[in-house]
Amino acid sequence: NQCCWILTSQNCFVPISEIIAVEEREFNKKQRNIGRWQKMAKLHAFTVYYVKRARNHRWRCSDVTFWCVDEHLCNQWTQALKESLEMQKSRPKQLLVYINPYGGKRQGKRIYEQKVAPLFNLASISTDVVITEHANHAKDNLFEVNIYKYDGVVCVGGDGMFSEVMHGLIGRMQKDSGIDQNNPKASLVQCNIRIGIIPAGSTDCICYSTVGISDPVTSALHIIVGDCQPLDVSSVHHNNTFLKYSVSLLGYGFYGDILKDNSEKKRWMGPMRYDYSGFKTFLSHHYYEGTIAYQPAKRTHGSPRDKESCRTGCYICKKSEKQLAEQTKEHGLKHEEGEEEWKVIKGKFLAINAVNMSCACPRSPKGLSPAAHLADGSADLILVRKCSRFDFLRYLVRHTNQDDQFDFPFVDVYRVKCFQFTSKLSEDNESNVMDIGKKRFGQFCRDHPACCCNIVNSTWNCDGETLDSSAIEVRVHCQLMKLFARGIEENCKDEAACSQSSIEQLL
Ligand SMILES: CCCCCCCCCCCCC/C=C/[C@@H](O)[C@H](CO)NC(=O)CCCCCCCCCCCCCCC
Ligand SMILES: Nc1ncnc2c1ncn2[C@@H]1O[C@H](COP(=O)(O)OP(=O)(O)OP(=O)(O)O)[C@@H](O)[C@H]1O
Ligand SMILES: [Ca+2]
Repeated sequence: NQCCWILTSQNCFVPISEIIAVEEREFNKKQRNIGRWQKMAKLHAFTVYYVKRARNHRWRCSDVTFWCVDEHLCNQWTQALKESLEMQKSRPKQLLVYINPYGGKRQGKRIYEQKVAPLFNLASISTDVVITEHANHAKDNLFEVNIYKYDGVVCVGGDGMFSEVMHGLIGRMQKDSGIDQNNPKASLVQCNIRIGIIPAGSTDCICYSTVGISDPVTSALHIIVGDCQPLDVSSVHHNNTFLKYSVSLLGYGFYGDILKDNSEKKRWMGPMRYDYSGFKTFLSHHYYEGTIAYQPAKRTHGSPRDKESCRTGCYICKKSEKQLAEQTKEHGLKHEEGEEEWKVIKGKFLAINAVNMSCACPRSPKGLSPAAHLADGSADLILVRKCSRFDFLRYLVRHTNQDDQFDFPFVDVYRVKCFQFTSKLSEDNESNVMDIGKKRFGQFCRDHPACCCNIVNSTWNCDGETLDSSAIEVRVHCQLMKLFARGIEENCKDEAACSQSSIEQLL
């Protein structure tokens, strides 16, 4: 159980929950005795493989071998440790793995085979592996297979691949429970089959924001020890039609335009294509007019301007978990319609970003909203109003340093539980004031980027994919799904003490 520890060496303790595997070993050693070589009695030994913390939230597999002459004692230890591992009920035994061979730098298959599969073997995890052959292969497959025989689903790829697996799993759960995803007010059924992310993509924002690093070995170890991190998921609808789910970024304007420019034709550029499109989009400096209506998240404890970030065991997310359990007990699956007021904001925006988590990634280690929570049932809505190119650059640069990116008069941030957006163009269309001259002017301005006025719509970037509609309705579903992760750990002070590689120790 969690309270058992083994002492490895020099003040380094390993909790049972962080042991990866225990293996028997045999030694036939010769020992020097009174000047002569003598054959010694057979030595018995066992090796404990365990999690060792390295720099920047990295985890590595380390090992320590214990040996002695007493076979019975050695067996007792091995048995006791194996029994303790068996008692770790949250550990997966059988996993379904999807590998996208074309994600990121096209290294998914190699990463899985060389870095992850050997660790899963060591931990006696059995796997069914599917190498995807086309987009949506994993998603469609999750509607066909017997998902209930697995303890988790692993995706090897980027945020796009994760999104596919998430849509497959959440969609399958709703289908099996008879819930209509097209109803924006439906209370969705939680998905208890955890997803593990082996990062091999371009941005890997979900992995980075939930583990603290994009590193395949670290993620594999979090899967092996059976970590569990609940995650908020937003549903996106248009006119009572389900469009998509989002866990990281829903972005209109800047991030939508980056994606629009970022066609499949540029995939050969790998992750660099985002920087190229980002630079071009920055120069085009388009702003968009529209109306946002949102309901503030009053039940969540915390604000987007907090100095503290969401970390392992976050008490704000724990409170939300309790509230959710109480709510489910009182109302069952029935959606409890809040009476809270709607706030309405009209304006001209360079970017509208709604994030369910910080969206930290290697490009921006603190993310788009550094104090956003993984599982508090709310999203941070960031509105960047029309401003000069220079001011927008200052805003972007603050994503990469310690300065507060919300401390600008043209940036507002709200913690919300739902919101709606309508662009000025669709408002005009709806009220039938279609002016052909205006439309032509829109086209004209797009062709002349120096005139930043943009009467055409932007598109929504939903976790890296474009949405077909600009008018959307978004609702956050508290802790709808779970990951094999534990949130970002506070930095371990004893990293140096724990950094010894392999230790041989006498019982
Ligand atoms: C001067 C440097 C400023 C750097 C500012 C960096 C801010 C980066 C913030 C990244 C936030 C990522 C949010 C994650 C979104 C994912 O769901 C999604 C799917 O993977 N990724 C993208 O849409 C991919 C989004 C990729 C975004 C790349 C943005 C690059 C911006 C470059 C601007 C250059 C201006 C230079 C002017 C001289
Ligand atoms: N075999 C395949 N062939 C082509 N596309 C695939 C295949 N398998 C998965 N995909 C699609 O590739 C997209 C991108 O995958 P992934 O997220 O792994 O990589 P990425 O480089 O991070 O991409 P992006 O930055 O575009 O999200 C996913 O949306 C997924 O649907
Ligand atoms: Ca959240």
